[in-house]
Amino acid sequence: MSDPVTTGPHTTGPHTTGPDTTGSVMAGSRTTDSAMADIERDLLIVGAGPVGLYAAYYAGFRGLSAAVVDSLPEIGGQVTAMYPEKPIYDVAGFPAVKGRDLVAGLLEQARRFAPAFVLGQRAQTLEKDAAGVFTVTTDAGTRIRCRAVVISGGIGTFTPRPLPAGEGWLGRGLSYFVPSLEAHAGQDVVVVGGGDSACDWALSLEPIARSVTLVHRRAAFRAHEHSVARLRASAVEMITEAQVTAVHGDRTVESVEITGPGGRMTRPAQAVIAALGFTANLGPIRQWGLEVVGNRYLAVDTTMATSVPGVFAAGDITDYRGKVRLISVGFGEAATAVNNAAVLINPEEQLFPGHSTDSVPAVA
Ligand SMILES: Cc1cc2nc3c(=O)[nH]c(=O)nc-3n(C[C@H](O)[C@H](O)[C@H](O)COP(=O)(O)OP(=O)(O)OC[C@H]3O[C@@H](n4cnc5c(N)ncnc54)[C@H](O)[C@@H]3O)c2cc1C
Repeated sequence: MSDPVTTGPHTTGPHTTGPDTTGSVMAGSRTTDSAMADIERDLLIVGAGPVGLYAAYYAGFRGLSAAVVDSLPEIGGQVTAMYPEKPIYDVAGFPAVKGRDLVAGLLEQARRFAPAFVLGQRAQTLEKDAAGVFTVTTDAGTRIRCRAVVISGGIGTFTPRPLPAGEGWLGRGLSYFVPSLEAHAGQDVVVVGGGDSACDWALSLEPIARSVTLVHRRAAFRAHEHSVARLRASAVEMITEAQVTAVHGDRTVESVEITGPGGRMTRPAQAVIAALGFTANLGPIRQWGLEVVGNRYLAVDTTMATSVPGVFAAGDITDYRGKVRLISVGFGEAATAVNNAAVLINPEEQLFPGHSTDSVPAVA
């Protein structure tokens, strides 16, 4: 089988929007033939959340080739899925950084070393052969061979809660994310949900879209009060105690039917954003023979090694005495995990990587 990553950009499939990951991305379609392929890298990073993205940079800095797999079609983990528009105040060096901008910066930093991204595919099984080489196979059949693995799987595999009336419309106007606000310029957008993401997206799209309608099945919102107050003062049409009961269109979405206490109504829509939340669980990683803590976390030592030699972990997924689940902590763990993986892969290497100020970026 050919290596789809090294033979050039693979941008087919539905998941190529958002931050520019072309040139190093294998598209996350579960149905294209290109998904059935072998990839060989020094290091596989499971999870493209902030910690996995930083691990990808760090792998490159250590001279390791890396692949990053994520079950979501977009990079950024919890930040992209739950709070892309929120300012984050506790990432070192940034007095305030919007979630979306942090993810874009992490990608830019990692891309200097051209990691291969395998998006929209869940890492399903882990095997180790007699020579110590790992093979991780995804649910789409992609096999990734590597010398070490860093699991930065956060709170586990995210599955977006589906919009029942939206079945069959995903990728044809219906989405679970807003990877690019500008893509909705001039559109009629219907956002469904009552949490922070739904409200943040409605607010962010309001100045860009032609119209924004927010549909929520309850009267009260779960979102931050300040966001709800801003929504009420905005041009966003808020339809509460109502549900999207049908999606209409030919090839792509053209309108939605909304049913509430006042009966049925129709709104034009070229985009429907279902922000109904996500379910998350450790999923298949639980079967990888690693020591699991409390059914949710992976036990690691001070080198970020799990109980299986060659498999490291970093970020929200790790557990040890005193663990704090924050992005800044995960960044440090990623550096520790990758430096230790570098020594495991090549015992001649030093654990200390040297200072980045002394290095020259590999790829412009
Ligand atoms: C609303 C909210 C606000 C927050 N605010 C802050 C804040 O202000 N400051 C702060 O430091 N932290 C904050 N956090 C926490 C922060 O987002 C997390 O600590 C951080 O996202 C952890 O990063 P991670 O990369 O370890 O995991 P995640 O961001 O969870 O990413 C893990 C990725 O792994 C993928 N994955 C899991 N299993 C598999 C598999 N088997 N195959 C393929 N992919 C897989 C998932 O799809 C996911 O994309 C906040 C969290 C939330 C929900």
